[in-house]
Amino acid sequence: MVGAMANNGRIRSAFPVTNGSKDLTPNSAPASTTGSEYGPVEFTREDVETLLNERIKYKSKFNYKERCENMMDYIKRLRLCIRWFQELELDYAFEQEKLKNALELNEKHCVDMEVSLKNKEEELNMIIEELRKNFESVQVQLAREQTEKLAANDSLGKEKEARLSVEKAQAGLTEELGKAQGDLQTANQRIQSVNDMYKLLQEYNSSLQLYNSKLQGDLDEAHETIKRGEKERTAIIENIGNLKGQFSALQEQLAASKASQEDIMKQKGELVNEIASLKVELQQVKDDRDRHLVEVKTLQTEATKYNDFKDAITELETTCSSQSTQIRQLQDRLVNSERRLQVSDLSTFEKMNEYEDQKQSIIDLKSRVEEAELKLVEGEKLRKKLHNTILELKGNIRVFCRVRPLLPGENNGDEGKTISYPTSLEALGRGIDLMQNAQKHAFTFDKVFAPTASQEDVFTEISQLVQSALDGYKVCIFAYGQTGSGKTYTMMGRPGNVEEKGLIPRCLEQIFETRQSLRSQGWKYELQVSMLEIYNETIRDLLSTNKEAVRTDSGVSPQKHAIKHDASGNTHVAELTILDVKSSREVSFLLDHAARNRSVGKTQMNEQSSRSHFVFTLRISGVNESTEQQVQGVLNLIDLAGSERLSKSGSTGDRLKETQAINKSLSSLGDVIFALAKKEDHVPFRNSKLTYLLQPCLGGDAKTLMFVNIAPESSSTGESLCSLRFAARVNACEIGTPRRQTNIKPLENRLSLG
Ligand SMILES: Nc1ncnc2c1ncn2[C@@H]1O[C@H](COP(=O)(O)OP(=O)(O)OP(=O)(O)O)[C@@H](O)[C@H]1O
Repeated sequence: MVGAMANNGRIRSAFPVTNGSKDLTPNSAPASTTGSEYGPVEFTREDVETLLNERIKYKSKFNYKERCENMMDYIKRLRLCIRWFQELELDYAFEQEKLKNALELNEKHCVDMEVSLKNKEEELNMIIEELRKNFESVQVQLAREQTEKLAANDSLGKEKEARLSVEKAQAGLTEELGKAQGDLQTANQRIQSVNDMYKLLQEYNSSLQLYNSKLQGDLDEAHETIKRGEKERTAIIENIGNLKGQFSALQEQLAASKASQEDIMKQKGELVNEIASLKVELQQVKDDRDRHLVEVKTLQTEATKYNDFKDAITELETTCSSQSTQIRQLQDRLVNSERRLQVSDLSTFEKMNEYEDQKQSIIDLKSRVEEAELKLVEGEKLRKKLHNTILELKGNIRVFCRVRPLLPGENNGDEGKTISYPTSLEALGRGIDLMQNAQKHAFTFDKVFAPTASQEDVFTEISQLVQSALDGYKVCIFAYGQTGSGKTYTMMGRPGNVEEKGLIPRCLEQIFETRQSLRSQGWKYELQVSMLEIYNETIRDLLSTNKEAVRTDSGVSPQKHAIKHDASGNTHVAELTILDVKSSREVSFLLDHAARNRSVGKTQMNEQSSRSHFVFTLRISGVNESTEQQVQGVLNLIDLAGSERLSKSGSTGDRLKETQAINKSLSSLGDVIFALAKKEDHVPFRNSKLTYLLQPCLGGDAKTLMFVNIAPESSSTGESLCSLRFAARVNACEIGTPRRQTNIKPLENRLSLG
């Protein structure tokens, strides 16, 4: 039956042991905290079955109250049981979820483990494979060593056998040698006895020969005696009988002597033969002896060889044992190196990965750098194009400021830095600040060149303008500034120093180079040069060969070099020398010539001060043979005279006159520019030779650039401020839009000043 729980912390179990047949309890079923008026309850299977099978008893069928109460009680218990079931189900579901999670975790863990085990297995397999290979190679090496050892043992056995046989052979040979030596001794003895006998026989022979010769003597004597006897025969005929007997006896004696002589000769022959055979025998014995000696020698050599073999065998044995030790050491080392290999393999693998990563990142970086560079180049191109477009639209005169470095002997005194360059983004490379009386004057130009800027740097910035002249524009570049501020240096450069050559020679080099490269596109250019100076409001032809006419003021009528502009904006200077030029070398020569003819003088501010405005004009006439297009460009490069005030120049007399003329023309230049800027009806071009000459350039058809040159020393601050103010006003001017001068038909008079 249903019973209240005695202990709330007890773990509740559905259908506990009471279930009888099966235990359906989950191991960790949570404790039930379900409570009712009956308190926390738990049911057994029997409880539930009993509850379900319970028949509500009532005393009276019609006592509805009691029936109702019993029913209510029954329903309550049923509800309790249902809630208990629901809770149990929830517990089971929670438990199931937990188990599921644990299972998933375990499965994941198992998969991870499996992967890592697989990796480990692969690694181990690789290691095993490598070890196997190493083991095989070691085994092969071992087998080789063993084969070598066996071969060495074999050869050792063979050597031993050979040694034994050699020893035997040596013993036999020693025996034979003994015998041969005995034979040799007997043979020597025999030789000795034969030699003795030979000597005896020789002696005998010689005695026989003596005897023979004696007999011959006797015979001769007998013949003598016979002769004498013959002679005496007649005398002794009577004694013949006696003598005949004597004679026959002597005859017999003679025959016997002859016979004995023949015997002796025979004996001698036999002895000679015997000696010869003995000699042969002796020779044989000698040969035998030599042979034996040779054999003995070979045996001795073999014995030495055998001794060598013995050494070699001992050496081989030593090598074998050392090789065995080496094999053992090698095996140990192999094991060690395998271990080290494993470690280094691991680190190599890591390093390789790292290296690959780094390589990849380098490649990425490189491509990014390349991209950035490309973008930079494109950006720069775009910037320049936009810059040109803006300038063309605005039609302004461009102004570049250049500050020269302090010259040797110059110093800025105690006043400190008078010139500085702002570093803000918008003014960087374009701004210049001048301090005067503790007051800062800030200026901004199209470009500001600090003293460190080289001639090359300056030229790079204007090279596009030079290209414009080739494209058919009128280009005018002039340098403005006080005496000694670097105008001539900027335009002409330092004579004799290639590195420091100025804008004029550099422009010409570029033009000649471009002319050459444009030839392939069908362009042919003709270039003409003129150089003049305006000194005291008089034009002087610097290329004239008449030196007197150039140098003196007198004799030059104002009409001589009259300036005229035609309707197309071209300027003509009467009687001006205009020369065709074919190379930049020719132009340098002409520049030198012109420089020598220029009017220079000493002022307080410059040893070699230009007292005139120098105007270099290059007329460019181009024809394209394939398109029949024609261009006429003009490049005017002008080195103005110093702009200093009279008080500062310290001029008197002629110098004063010069300075006044210079100042007049420069202020006329200012007047013209400002009139143009204000768009006044009347622009006073005719107020000075300089402005009148440059009218087409200033009037708006040309691309005009002004350099304002500044001296950095503090004593020049006043002049610098004047120059910068003038330049700033020029920079603010709008004088029109440059026009390109092109034509399809040939022009009659293409060449003009501008
Ligand atoms: N950027 C520079 N670097 C080195 N030296 C320079 C530079 N600018 C000028 N100088 C030197 O300064 C001196 C004066 O320069 P320069 O003669 O060019 O002045 P200038 O303005 O033409 O004077 P003037 O108007 O009197 O003719 C010269 O000795 C020149 O070599």
